[in-house]
Amino acid sequence: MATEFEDGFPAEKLFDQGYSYTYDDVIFLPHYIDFPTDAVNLSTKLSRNVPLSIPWVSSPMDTVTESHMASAMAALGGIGIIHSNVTPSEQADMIRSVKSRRVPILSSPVFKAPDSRIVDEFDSNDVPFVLGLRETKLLGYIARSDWLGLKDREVKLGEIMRTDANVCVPWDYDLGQIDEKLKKEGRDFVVVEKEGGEVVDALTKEEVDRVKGYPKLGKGTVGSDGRWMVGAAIGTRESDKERLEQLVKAGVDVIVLDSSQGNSVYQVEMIKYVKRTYPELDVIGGNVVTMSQAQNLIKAGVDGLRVGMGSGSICTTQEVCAVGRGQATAVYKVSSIAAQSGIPVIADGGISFSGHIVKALVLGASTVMMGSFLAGSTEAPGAYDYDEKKKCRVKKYRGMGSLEAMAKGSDQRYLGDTAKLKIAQGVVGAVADKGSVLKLVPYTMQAVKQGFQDLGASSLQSAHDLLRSKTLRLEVRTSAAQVEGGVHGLASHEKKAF
Ligand SMILES: NC(=O)C1=CN([C@@H]2O[C@H](COP(=O)(O)OP(=O)(O)OC[C@H]3O[C@@H](n4cnc5c(N)ncnc54)[C@H](O)[C@@H]3O)[C@@H](O)[C@H]2O)C=CC1
Ligand SMILES: O=c1[nH]c(=O)c2[nH+]cn([C@@H]3O[C@H](COP(=O)(O)O)[C@@H](O)[C@H]3O)c2[nH]1
Ligand SMILES: [K+]
Repeated sequence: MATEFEDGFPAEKLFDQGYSYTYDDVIFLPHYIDFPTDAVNLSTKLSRNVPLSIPWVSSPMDTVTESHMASAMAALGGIGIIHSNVTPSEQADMIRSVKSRRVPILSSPVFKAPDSRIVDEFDSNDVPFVLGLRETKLLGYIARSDWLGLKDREVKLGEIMRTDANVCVPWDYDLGQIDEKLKKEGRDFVVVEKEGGEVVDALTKEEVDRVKGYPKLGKGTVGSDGRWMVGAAIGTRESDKERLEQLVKAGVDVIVLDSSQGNSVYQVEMIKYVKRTYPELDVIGGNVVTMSQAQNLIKAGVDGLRVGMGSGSICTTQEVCAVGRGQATAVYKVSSIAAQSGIPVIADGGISFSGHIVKALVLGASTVMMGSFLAGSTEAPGAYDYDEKKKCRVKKYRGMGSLEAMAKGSDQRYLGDTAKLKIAQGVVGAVADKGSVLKLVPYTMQAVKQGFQDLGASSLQSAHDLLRSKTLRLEVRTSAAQVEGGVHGLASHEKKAF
């Protein structure tokens, strides 16, 4: 249904007036609904050769994406990008950990050599069993109840552990298969093994039941190796070539060149190096916010672009360096040039709720990348603290350009090896507990589908067609309209989306 009236602005006109707009500045005008919400298909591409069933990417930050987050993202049909603020071998181990499981659970069981004694392993009530391992192979286990019932606790683990080969399941068992085994055999846990008998993890019934309580998982992101897909970030230094080699050996599926200003000689050369050395590997360049930055990286051979400079919740780049762009304008501008070469765009940073995701995707992005939105979840690295003032559980969340993160490892790449004066471009903070992403993401995706339905877009492609045919109309919201668009005028209220 074409627009008969001149009502609202097409994006082309709105974003060409010299203003840097962000998501909150703009609002879409509704169109025509002729399909149900569930008919909205949000499958997409992260990069040229990486298809996803949901447009969801977790940020390569050390308080956001390690193995647990990346496995959960893949299980949901999105993808996680493992950060590089660790040694190359640690980063490669995280890739291997994602590739060696089919359930979005990571439990790090306690294990000991069979000729050692159990000392204080069962002191914590959270430890239901101890595994007897020689190198990486399971020899047996002792359950907490067995241990508590022992008269002589001085014996070696090997003398008291149970040996039961049936406790093991292969690495590619999914949640349903593991659940069935636990139920059928009345077990409290199973041990997941890789080919060759190497122990991957041990999963308790309690954890499996917890994950079963979340919305049913859809189509996970599985690569041509039959394993979950996972990405990793690297920099543009000479040493990053060695890092890359280790990541490739570990099976990484896509590489993100992680920089605030990707249009540099260093990045152009790195893109060419990656494509020359590993032609099968997708490489995502960025970050960019302008059409000419994007064009340069497309010419160099990128398979995807990451958009956003200073828009992140922990970013101070625009304040410190006076460079960047409002994220709605950046996403629209970069996407319009990238679309001409068929290069998918990741809208990175500045996402606080589902409406921002709708805006990013409809303005031309193929996926959204999030840091703060995911940082307080069960799957994010780190433990929860209790915030006495806010009366809630929180997890640490920090910028990769914060002094603290630079001190942890990125400083060498951050300001150049010889730089003496360090300037932070990010802060350290905390975000509230969000629960598991296995619940957060499906509910948020449902909200995104409702937004697409209101616009009459049944897929990302149809949203982009509406955008480019100028059927999609939008307007800038004044600050009063923004207030009106939020909850207002109430003495108090509780906001709960699901
Ligand atoms: N999206 C955003 O708005 C921002 C993101 N960040 C995040 O902070 C982290 C660090 O970002 P950046 O500082 O931009 O990292 P970067 O590695 O791109 O740049 C750090 C410095 O090293 C230089 N450099 C890079 N490769 C070089 C080479 N081969 N030889 C000589 N010099 C070289 C760069 O020109 C720059 O001065 C990343 O995780 C990034 O995502 C930081 C600021 C803003
Ligand atoms: O200016 C910055 N200084 C930093 O220290 C920093 N660390 C991360 N990032 C970028 O922010 C994105 C995540 O943003 P959100 O929390 O808003 O999702 C990330 O995906 C990055 O693009 C930084 N930007
Ligand atoms: K910011």
